[in-house]
Amino acid sequence: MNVKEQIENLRSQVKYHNEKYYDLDQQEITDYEYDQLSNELKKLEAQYPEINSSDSPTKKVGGAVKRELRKVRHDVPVISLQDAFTKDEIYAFVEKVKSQIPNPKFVVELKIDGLSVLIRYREGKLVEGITRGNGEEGESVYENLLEIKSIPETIPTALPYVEVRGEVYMSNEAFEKIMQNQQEIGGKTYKTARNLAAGSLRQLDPYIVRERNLDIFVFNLEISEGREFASHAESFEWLNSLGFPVVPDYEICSNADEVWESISAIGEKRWKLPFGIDGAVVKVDNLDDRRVLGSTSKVPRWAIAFKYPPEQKETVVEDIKVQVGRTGRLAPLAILTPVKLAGTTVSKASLHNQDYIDAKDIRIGDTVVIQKAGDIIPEVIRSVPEKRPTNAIKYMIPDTCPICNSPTVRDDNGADTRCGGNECLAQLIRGITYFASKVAMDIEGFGPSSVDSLMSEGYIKNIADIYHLKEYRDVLIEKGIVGREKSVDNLLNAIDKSKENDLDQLITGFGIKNVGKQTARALTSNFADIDEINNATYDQLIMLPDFGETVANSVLNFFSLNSTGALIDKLKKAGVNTKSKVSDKSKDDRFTGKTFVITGTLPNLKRDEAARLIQMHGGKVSGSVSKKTSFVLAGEEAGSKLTKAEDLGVKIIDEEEFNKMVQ
Ligand SMILES: NC(=O)c1ccc[n+]([C@@H]2O[C@H](COP(=O)([O-])OP(=O)(O)OC[C@H]3O[C@@H](n4cnc5c(N)ncnc54)[C@H](O)[C@@H]3O)[C@@H](O)[C@H]2O)c1
Ligand SMILES: [Zn+2]
Repeated sequence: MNVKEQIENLRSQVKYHNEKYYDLDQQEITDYEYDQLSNELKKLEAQYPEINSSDSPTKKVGGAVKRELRKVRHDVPVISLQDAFTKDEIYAFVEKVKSQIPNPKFVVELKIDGLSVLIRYREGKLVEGITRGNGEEGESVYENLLEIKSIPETIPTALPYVEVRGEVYMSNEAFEKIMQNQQEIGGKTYKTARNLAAGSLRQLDPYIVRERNLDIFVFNLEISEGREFASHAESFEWLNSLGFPVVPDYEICSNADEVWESISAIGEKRWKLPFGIDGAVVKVDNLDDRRVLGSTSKVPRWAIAFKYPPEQKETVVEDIKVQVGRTGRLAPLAILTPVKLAGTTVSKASLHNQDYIDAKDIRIGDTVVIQKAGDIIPEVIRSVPEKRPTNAIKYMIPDTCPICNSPTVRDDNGADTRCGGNECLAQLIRGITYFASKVAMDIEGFGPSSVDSLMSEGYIKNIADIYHLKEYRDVLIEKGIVGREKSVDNLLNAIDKSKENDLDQLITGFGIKNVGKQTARALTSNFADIDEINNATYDQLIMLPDFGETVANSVLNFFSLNSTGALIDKLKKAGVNTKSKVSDKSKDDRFTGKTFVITGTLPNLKRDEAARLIQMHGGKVSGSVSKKTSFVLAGEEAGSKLTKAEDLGVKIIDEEEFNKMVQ
């Protein structure tokens, strides 16, 4: 590869990972690996300035702006920070500042690993909140910020306009809780708290934000109209007095040694903090000094971010086990000699699939280097072949299912291996246990062991059979399969009670691929009953909060199966509720046969609230305007849909008129 190709290759890699990180909140590589790529690129670009770099990702900040959220221009471009990875670079930074500023003071702060937001206050009232976006233009996350308890909605100040910048993050505890829950319900999982925090903040549904316990640390006063501050530290005190949670434990230093000491101390306590940091930030304290130093187009010259190397440890792969998941996926898991890593003891790491194991040449008995991806989830970085014992064993995912012995098959489009048996007992047991679990139908006393024995005795083969168990009451008591009379009756009562559950519990219980509780709720708040969901089109599904192409197709797939139709019939016959209680508060069908298109930002109602109201009254919500559209409910910045409605002569209403219609 020549240099030009090398540079182009790096650029496309960095672009790829930027998109994963900033736009999709699903990073694939660690920040450390990313930084290495991006630094290699920066170095080459500096070395070969003749290779045009105007389109390089190194010249840009952040990501794209999501289409669904309202765009807002920043008051001043929101820039990033220069990076340092070594002590020398920190000393060089301090020296450079000193060469221009006599006796500078520095503030060393935690670099919170979250998502940058700018928050605007007019006359002391919170009026807008914006993500960094591409630096020029961000996305409004105002409604979502209102759901973060520690952000004051009013501040006691007479200043007409105040803008602060902070980092929205999720605590380790909240992250772990949510991930555990997501895993149980088969929902989307995230590698790091940062990814989840970013994903949550950019949700269209503030209800989700409320549930996710986001928090914020404010780290800069951007604008304070009518009041000047001498130093950063002084502005922090003021922000504190207004009720903002300011980045904790910042230190003021006067020379490079003190700065380095402070950075090292943060490095020491890093893993004991209840939230993630991805470095330390050194900033010049005096605000006049900052003005003297100025900024480049991408970073200020008065600040630098120190990035800690990820902690890595060596350990031994004692064994590799494979688990069969609810969807039949065979997941290889490395059993490791326990080691303490980045704050927790690690004894297992997912090996994902056969390709991963082969690419890293990981064998049973190998010494491996592990680290935490984005500092949370342990992963095997590489094996250490020099330390490989002669009896190390190459691992192959079995070609028959360890549970049902059916041949395993490789997914057509990916690296995963699945059990090919459609009656895999393991899958069925998991599926039914999941159906009965708390997140789904919440049938008390129906754990894996009862499910297991009832299945092996042939009393249940699928979900619907659960509701016929009572026909076998006496036999069950006699055989003692689920315990004595009392346990049997308790279980049968619990099963009976579950018939009244709301529809989202039932949908969750189906264990549809990519459909967790959240998604099930989105379905049941937008459709009146299971038949409506069954008949929903791709266009209707893709409109729902949290729905992407994958999820929409999963739902369509599931409901297109003949077995699903049969299952639903059986459940209905057994008296299981298949109507949505959320949307059944509906009361009337005044919008039956009417199709609405919602566009732009409504003054009060949120889009999905409006959608819910329409559906509650029997109407349909569609994503695009056509002659069949009955009403276009338009708010501010309505754009092309409004124009199209005007062209087609479709009736356009505003929120006020809409409110009258639903009163
Ligand atoms: N893993 C990946 O695939 C991937 C991809 C893209 C970016 N990244 C990560 O993102 C970094 C680049 O992101 P960036 O452009 O946001 O810059 P940055 O993370 O290097 O620094 C700027 C950001 O730090 C945040 N910050 C937190 N606490 C702060 C404090 N006390 N003071 C000032 N700022 C504070 C602010 O949000 C600010 O926007 C990379 O170095 C990499 O680690 C990772
Ligand atoms: Zn199987």
